[in-house]
Amino acid sequence: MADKTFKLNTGADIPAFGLGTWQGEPGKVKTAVSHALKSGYKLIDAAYCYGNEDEVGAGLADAFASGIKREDVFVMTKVWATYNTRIGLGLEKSLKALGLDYVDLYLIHWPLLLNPDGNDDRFPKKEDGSRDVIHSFDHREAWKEMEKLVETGKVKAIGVCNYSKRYLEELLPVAKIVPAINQLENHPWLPQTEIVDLCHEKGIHVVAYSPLGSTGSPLASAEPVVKLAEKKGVSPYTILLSHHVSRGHTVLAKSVNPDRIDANKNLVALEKDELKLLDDYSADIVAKKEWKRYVYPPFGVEFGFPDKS
Ligand SMILES: NC(=O)C1=CN([C@@H]2O[C@H](COP(=O)(O)OP(=O)(O)OC[C@H]3O[C@@H](n4cnc5c(N)ncnc54)[C@H](OP(=O)(O)O)[C@@H]3O)[C@@H](O)[C@H]2O)C=CC1
Ligand SMILES: O=C[C@H](O)[C@@H](O)[C@@H](O)[C@H](O)C(=O)O
Repeated sequence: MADKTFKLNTGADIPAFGLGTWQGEPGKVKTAVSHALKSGYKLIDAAYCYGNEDEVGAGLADAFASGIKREDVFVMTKVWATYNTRIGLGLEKSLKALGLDYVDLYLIHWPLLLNPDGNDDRFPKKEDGSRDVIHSFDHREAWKEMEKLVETGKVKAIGVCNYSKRYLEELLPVAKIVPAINQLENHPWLPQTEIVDLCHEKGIHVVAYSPLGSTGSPLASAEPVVKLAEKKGVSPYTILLSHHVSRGHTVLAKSVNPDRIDANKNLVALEKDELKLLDDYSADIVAKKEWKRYVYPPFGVEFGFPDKS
């Protein structure tokens, strides 16, 4: 299962499973990336905003030095919101830090603009302490800049993150290139069915982030996940990750712990009735509005997610 791939709308293959690097503790990310690649991972997810692309790059370099080929690794990274009017520059900075001359996928991290001339490179703030968001910015402008990058060969494909149904419906009529993926928070407590269904309809591959519930992996104690894990003789983490791949989605799991990195890649196939068990659980959570979204930065922007409106 760890070797499984899915087809993007560009015709390229994307691995079904990858390593996340957000909140990777400084000093541990290089080893995590290198260890993951040497133990069979094929996909690394990075971002300018994470402040550790240089460590990711060092891990990649270590893996390449051991004989792993660049073309056998799928690297995706993201332009941060302070660069959404300077996307070419954002890409150059990421490529330099990663030590690469191209990425397989380049993503808009969040569809908004943080003040590019503000008081910080990543998190500019206003005097009152709130994030320095330029509210007049139209996220479709960022996509136009993304489209221009494809012909440079420095990005093999482009996509988005954190696009709600409403934002995708604004983007698609003006897009010359349909995003290859939408990377979004996705797990049994936040199924986001309305976005997932639209992505399926439009040929946009879904990449699930925070599949374990992010920091501390709280979802591993969810009742149906635990039950299914017992039934199949695997860990709840394996169920939470396998859930996405069995539905045809790519999943990203962050760990800097070598044993967990190894364990996380051992995915299992879930049968239809097993997927239904998790889907029914999610549907019940949504019906009761008991959803949990772990990643919702305090931008003060309405992104169009039903659980946040
Ligand atoms: N586009 C976007 O806006 C976003 C993208 N992402 C991407 O998705 C990736 C994954 O999401 P993330 O939010 O990091 O959270 P995850 O759901 O991957 O959970 C990570 C947490 O689970 C722990 N963990 C991992 N594996 C195990 C295991 N087998 N047993 C016990 N604990 C485990 C990790 O600790 P430890 O490291 O100590 O093992 C960490 O605390 C990110 O790293 C990032 O690359 C995430 C959020 C937003
Ligand atoms: O990718 C992970 C998340 O989106 C992360 O980049 C943001 O939550 C960021 O830390 C922020 O505070 O805005």
